[in-house]
Amino acid sequence: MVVPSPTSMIRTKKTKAVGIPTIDLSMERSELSELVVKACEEYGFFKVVNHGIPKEVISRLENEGTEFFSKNSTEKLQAGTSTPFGYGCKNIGPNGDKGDLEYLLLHTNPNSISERSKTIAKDHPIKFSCIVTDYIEAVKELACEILELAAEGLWVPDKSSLSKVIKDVHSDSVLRINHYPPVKKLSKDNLDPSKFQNNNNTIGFGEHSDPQILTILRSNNVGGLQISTQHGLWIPVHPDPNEFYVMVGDSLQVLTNGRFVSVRHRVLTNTTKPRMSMMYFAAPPLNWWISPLSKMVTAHNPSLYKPFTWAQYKQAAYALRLGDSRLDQFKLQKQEDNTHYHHDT
Ligand SMILES: C=C1C[C@]23C[C@@]1(O)CC[C@H]2[C@@]12CC[C@H](O)[C@@](C)(C(=O)O1)[C@H]2[C@@H]3C(=O)O
Ligand SMILES: O=C(O)CCC(=O)C(=O)O
Ligand SMILES: [Fe+2]
Repeated sequence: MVVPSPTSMIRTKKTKAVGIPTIDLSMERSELSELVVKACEEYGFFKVVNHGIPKEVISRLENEGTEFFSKNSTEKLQAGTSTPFGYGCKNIGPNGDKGDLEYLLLHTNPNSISERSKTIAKDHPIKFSCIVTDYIEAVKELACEILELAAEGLWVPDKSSLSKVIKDVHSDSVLRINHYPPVKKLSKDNLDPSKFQNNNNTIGFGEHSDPQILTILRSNNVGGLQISTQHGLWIPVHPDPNEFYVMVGDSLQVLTNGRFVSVRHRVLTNTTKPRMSMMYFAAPPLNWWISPLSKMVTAHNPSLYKPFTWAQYKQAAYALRLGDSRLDQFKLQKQEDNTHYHHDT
């Protein structure tokens, strides 16, 4: 059932209640698929409960994150600076975006994980590699389940048409662990108001949408994440360490021909407690073409986007700033004959 979570329920000026949907994965399948579609259309964001991922799989990765981020900067830099994979601090991407955070960015390819583990967790690389791989396998399965429900809810004939993309061995999915140390309020020693949001919080991670298909996010019990509604209202997301949040990425917006919306989101820092979040960004292989599924394209509903490969989209993303609308350059003009731009599924 989709229910607005009470903690995130807020009211707009016209007193209309808006709340983030919560989807209980133990519910009956046909109902579930409708709810997934509704949440992806309305918010591009929802919470899942009863996901079946064992607590230990989550807590082991959280412990590794805590251990890593508690090291001194010299030790952390030995993990390899982010290019884009490795350890990063304050800098996000290659074009000057800054945030009050540090992070580890890992490709999900098993060989890449085991190589990186040697520098990230020098004294226990095999254990670290197993913990990361177990977490990735678990969240990948959750992402596949959600994509299959979405395909069913959209009446796409092949219900694995979305999930098979991220199951591919060459999938370009990535895992990110973000750590936001607490940032003190404006004071005599800290007088740069441009860094602050409402004089209280700094920007941990600036406004953006995720370029991939789907993001599975989990955080500790420190808030800060906010999502933007389609009406431009920022909604705070209540942290829940036992559950996961799902975000529609730009690629899924294209695959559904704009029926699902990629959610814009940002993170504000906390003034007293550190936030740690883990994101699995489910992506296709680099050479995979992204264009609307054929079911989503009709004469009355022609394709809105030019086809592109995931490699081309990534290249476009990395050429832009974090907050830029990357999909704009792939939009088709209304008068272009675009009914035949779709996948044969
Ligand atoms: C500024 C940037 C960082 C980013 C690549 C980009 O050029 C634009 C998209 C950013 C983003 C957002 C979601 C993920 O955190 C991320 C890993 C991704 O795939 O796209 C980051 C990129 C990054 O930090 O390298
Ligand atoms: O840290 C978070 O909660 C969200 C971070 C995020 O949006 C990202 O890494 O793309
Ligand atoms: Fe994001």
